[in-house]
Amino acid sequence: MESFGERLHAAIGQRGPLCVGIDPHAALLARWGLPDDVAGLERFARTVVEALADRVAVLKPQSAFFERFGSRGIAILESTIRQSREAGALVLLDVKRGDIGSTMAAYASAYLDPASTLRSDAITVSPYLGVGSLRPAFDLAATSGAGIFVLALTSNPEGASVQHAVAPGGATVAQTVIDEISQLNAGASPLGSFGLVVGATIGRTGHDLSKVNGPLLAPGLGAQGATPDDLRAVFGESLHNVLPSYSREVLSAGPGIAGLRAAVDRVLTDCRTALG
Ligand SMILES: O=c1ccn([C@@H]2O[C@H](COP(=O)(O)O)[C@@H](O)[C@H]2O)c(=O)[nH]1
Repeated sequence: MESFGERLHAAIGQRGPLCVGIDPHAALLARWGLPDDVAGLERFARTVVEALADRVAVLKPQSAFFERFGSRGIAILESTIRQSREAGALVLLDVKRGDIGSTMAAYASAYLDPASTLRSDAITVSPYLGVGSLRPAFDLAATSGAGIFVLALTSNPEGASVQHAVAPGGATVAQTVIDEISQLNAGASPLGSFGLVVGATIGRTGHDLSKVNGPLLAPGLGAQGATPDDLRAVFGESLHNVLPSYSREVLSAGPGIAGLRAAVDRVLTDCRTALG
């Protein structure tokens, strides 16, 4: 079985270093001329999948925008995940789960078990119950060929108050997370399956990402104000492992298929240039 790191490395090689979020904001539904209801949600998600799933390396549905429509929204999330994967995109479900280990095992089963209807290639998780509490997700990911992206240095301005705080050993909370995830990827080739989320907005913080040996998801580009030119300051020598992520910047180019594809071509070109 191929690991997620191997599959992601191959997908980026074939399709380029880009993740596009599927974030059906109410404002985007309105902009696309769609109703803010389940039918609008379904049309929005179907359009993004039709336009992009055969060409971008990673699609990242934001679970919150599906959950807000209850069980019918979850049903659309299920079909969005399935259709995206069938069209060849890797699906990173942005669901930011994190809990005590025994509960984390249930979350891992919900999103990573090959038999689950929500089975994704990877998920985002929150480490603030301790990285060790995420162990059931790491274990299931390892045995099922899935990936995990752990929040480390998030793109929102509020994140630093927690993530830059100094932990008992003298390192920041974020550096502690970075170091624990680096250990999980030790020896993996060409890329580990355990990634980090590091916002493109955060600037030069002094955190050491050099030993991660896994994917570095960079949200915050476009709508949150960061540009590909900001990536070098944030990631330094680890630029080669960066997976830039855009949601609203690309989605606002819809609802036309051609417009969405043109937006992807534009940001991908910018990202390739910035990543070198
Ligand atoms: O640090 C983080 C972690 C996750 N996100 C998520 O990414 C997208 C960003 O959307 P844009 O429209 O490109 O701003 C969204 O789903 C966030 O929940 C993040 O922004 N920052």
